[in-house]
Amino acid sequence: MITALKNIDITIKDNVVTCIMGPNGAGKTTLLKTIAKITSYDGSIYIDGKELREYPLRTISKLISYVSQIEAVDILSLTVKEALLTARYPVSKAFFETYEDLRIVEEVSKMLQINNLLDRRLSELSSGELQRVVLGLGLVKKPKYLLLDEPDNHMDLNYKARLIEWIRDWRRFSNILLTTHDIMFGTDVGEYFIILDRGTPVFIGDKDDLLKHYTILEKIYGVKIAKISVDGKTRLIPLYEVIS
Ligand SMILES: Nc1ncnc2c1ncn2[C@@H]1O[C@H](COP(=O)(O)OP(=O)(O)OP(=O)(O)O)[C@@H](O)[C@H]1O
Repeated sequence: MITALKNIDITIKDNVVTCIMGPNGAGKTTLLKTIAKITSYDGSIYIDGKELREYPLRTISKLISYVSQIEAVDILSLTVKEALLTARYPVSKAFFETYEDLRIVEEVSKMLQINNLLDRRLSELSSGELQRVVLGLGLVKKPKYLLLDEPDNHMDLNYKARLIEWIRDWRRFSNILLTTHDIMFGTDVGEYFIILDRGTPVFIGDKDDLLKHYTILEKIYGVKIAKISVDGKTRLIPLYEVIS
């Protein structure tokens, strides 16, 4: 058995966007998959006061959405509308789709600007379009916990900026945990941070604290990072210069 994570003791705060960052192979995806009960684990994970192992998968699929583009591959032949309705199954009140299911699919697809793509097959979409659909698959359940694995993948600049606004809005109904490789995006949207390096947290704390200790990021990525102030807001910008 491979141990992808070790010495992790984390409490995720309610109604706060938690951002997990760290180099390739650091364990970000493993952490999200473990919380979503996809990956087995030693130790304990408590969700709403109950150990994760005690929850039936059916309850977990109502409570948690794990969103990752890779997980969408097996449904590529469905249309966008079919895929979104299928993603509602765990929380739908009936065997056939209800008015409520259709209403939520419409609401989510309008917000993500995929309402013009509803009759297209997933296999025919551009990567950025598919990424917005994949976010929709997680959102239509309106889960209490929304786990977003690299939600900014394939997003152009405009959609990345929108995604930050959308995530802030989704916080109204979901507790959000996300991973990203973009430290500018991450430090903009995130409010609480878990920085992983080789399976172990090297930083856990809020934004102000991370901005103070941003050299931790330089150290784990081995790349120079600039800390600048724009319009009174502190930003971290990777300079893509390897620190030797
Ligand atoms: N199913 C698996 N079986 C064995 N090892 C795995 C499995 N999934 C991940 N790993 C290993 O666990 C470690 C953490 O992987 P993980 O996918 O969580 O990293 P990550 O931080 O999400 O990386 P990336 O930024 O590259 O997506 C890696 O060394 C990886 O090779």
